[in-house]
Amino acid sequence: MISAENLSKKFGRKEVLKDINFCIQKGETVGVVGPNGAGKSTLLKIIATIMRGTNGSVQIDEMDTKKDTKKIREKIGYVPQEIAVYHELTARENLRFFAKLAKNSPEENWVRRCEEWKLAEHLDKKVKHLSGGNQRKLNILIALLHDPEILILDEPTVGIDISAKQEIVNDLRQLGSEGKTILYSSHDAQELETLCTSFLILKEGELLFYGSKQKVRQFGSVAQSKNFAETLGEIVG
Ligand SMILES: Nc1ncnc2c1ncn2[C@@H]1O[C@H](COP(=O)(O)OP(=O)(O)OP(=O)(O)O)[C@@H](O)[C@H]1O
Repeated sequence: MISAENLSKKFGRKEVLKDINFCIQKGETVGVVGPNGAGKSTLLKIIATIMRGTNGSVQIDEMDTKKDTKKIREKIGYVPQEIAVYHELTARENLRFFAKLAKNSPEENWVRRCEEWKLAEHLDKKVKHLSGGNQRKLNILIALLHDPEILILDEPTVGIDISAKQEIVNDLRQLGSEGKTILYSSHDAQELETLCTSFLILKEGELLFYGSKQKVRQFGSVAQSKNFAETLGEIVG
């Protein structure tokens, strides 16, 4: 369970998260949605213990992100917006390097995952020669090396083609069906609808909505929106 209580974040005098409260249940796949600058990346970084909130708290399985940082990091895989791998090394060399840092990550486990994710045939290519989609997959597979219970992804499909996006969304759905809790920030309504079971919508640092996909659809019927993308747009305003 991931819960935020009266969470706020200021950069200098600018408040970019304002009194946020929510409670995400284990196994949910949560779409984190909002216009540019709404505070999505900031919120994800605070949950991932990369950044600290200014006031309030975030608890993960009753542990506090400020106090129990080390234990929480064992539970979390974080995929940053930027591709954070060594481009001059091969995909396999990257995975071996990060697997050593992750410690308990046997090679056969991540090789099997690479096979499932159709990356196995590219493992011996330098990252700079991989397609954008395969670089993005590698970025995610590295975050999964320590087999975290929670996966946090910040716009992981930006700038890649539609078929690579669909593959990544399908791979993440599979992880969701295995019971992982997933937080997923994106501007792509179609992939959000396919992947997510609930939504957390931010605007100018405020939490506008947190609820199930069903509740988003109900909002759509009230607002007479035609489809899911329009409904999300209506809520964000
Ligand atoms: N390190 C920082 N110092 C100062 N201001 C920051 C910092 N990081 C983010 N901000 C500001 O905080 C606000 C929220 O940024 P954030 O990156 O969380 O938004 P976002 O919803 O992820 O946007 P996008 O969809 O464009 O990625 C923005 O106004 C941004 O300029």
